[in-house]
Amino acid sequence: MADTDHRTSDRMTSDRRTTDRRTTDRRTTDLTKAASPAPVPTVICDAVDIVYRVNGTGAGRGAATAALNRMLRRKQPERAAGVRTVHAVRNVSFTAHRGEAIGLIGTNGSGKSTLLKAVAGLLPVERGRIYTDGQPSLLGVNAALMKDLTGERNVHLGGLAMGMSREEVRERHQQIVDFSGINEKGDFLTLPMRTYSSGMAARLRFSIAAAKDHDVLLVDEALATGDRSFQKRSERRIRELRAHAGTVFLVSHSNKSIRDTCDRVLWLERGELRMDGPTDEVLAAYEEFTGGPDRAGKAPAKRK
Ligand SMILES: Nc1ncnc2c1ncn2[C@@H]1O[C@H](COP(=O)(O)OP(=O)(O)OP(=O)(O)O)[C@@H](O)[C@H]1O
Repeated sequence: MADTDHRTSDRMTSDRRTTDRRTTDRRTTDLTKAASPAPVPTVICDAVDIVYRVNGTGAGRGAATAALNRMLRRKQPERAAGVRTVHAVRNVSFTAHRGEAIGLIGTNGSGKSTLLKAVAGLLPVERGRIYTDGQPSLLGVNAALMKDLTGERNVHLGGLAMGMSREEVRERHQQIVDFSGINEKGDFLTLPMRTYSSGMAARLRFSIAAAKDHDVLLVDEALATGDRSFQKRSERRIRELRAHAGTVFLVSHSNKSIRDTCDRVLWLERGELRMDGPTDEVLAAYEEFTGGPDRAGKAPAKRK
């Protein structure tokens, strides 16, 4: 398993974002002044590279020996010190605008989740810059839920963690519960979350995050976990979030979810941005690349 230094990452990222946000604010203001209907940028990725460093890969050595080895060989190349690098994102540039819903697609391991985490400020970039206007919220991370607490308690704490006031959490409690559909099959809300299926837990996380309007909402595969009626509710909510001037990023392997929700798609392959354009165009090229539409959602034009 990978072992990255999160404290360093967070600090570096927060330093970076403090500087970057100022720059974005300036750019945003300039753009707004130039022409009123001009799209307002919310996320700018400028030639971004992201590299993971995995410690403890000294062949056949235990973790303690590998750590000692790293200390002793600090000046030697990373490889010799038992550190392997994974270059997950390469030279990716794009600008997202307010009101856009952008799908992120690509085959397994192509760098989608990594890019999303970096936009959320949870991973440092190796090269390039990421500028964000407003606070990006990565669904499932910001609303970190505790499995030993009841669903009810998690709605409360998750809401606070997402930046809602106590008042707002109280007001939206029922709405969150109804949206999640957790109680449709019995009184699950008063049970600890460890008794939930992974789909139920994902639904609750999405429902808490979606109860708030976000500047930039980053959704990683959440829609794939729910049943069809939950997916429909989620898609409707994503459209509403866009209407409230936010920007939504959606990582999904379901081309149907992407087609139903997004008007623009970024296609990553081996960490590189292979295509950026209107959903239909990019999905058509991607489906040709992967050998056809996915099982979850065939392209309407191709259905008999
Ligand atoms: N914490 C980590 N440490 C080291 N390497 C990692 C880490 N997380 C991801 N990677 C590597 O980075 C690359 C991109 O992974 P990422 O999870 O971003 O891909 P993805 O497109 O989201 O994949 P999937 O569709 O399977 O979820 C992969 O080669 C993966 O092995």
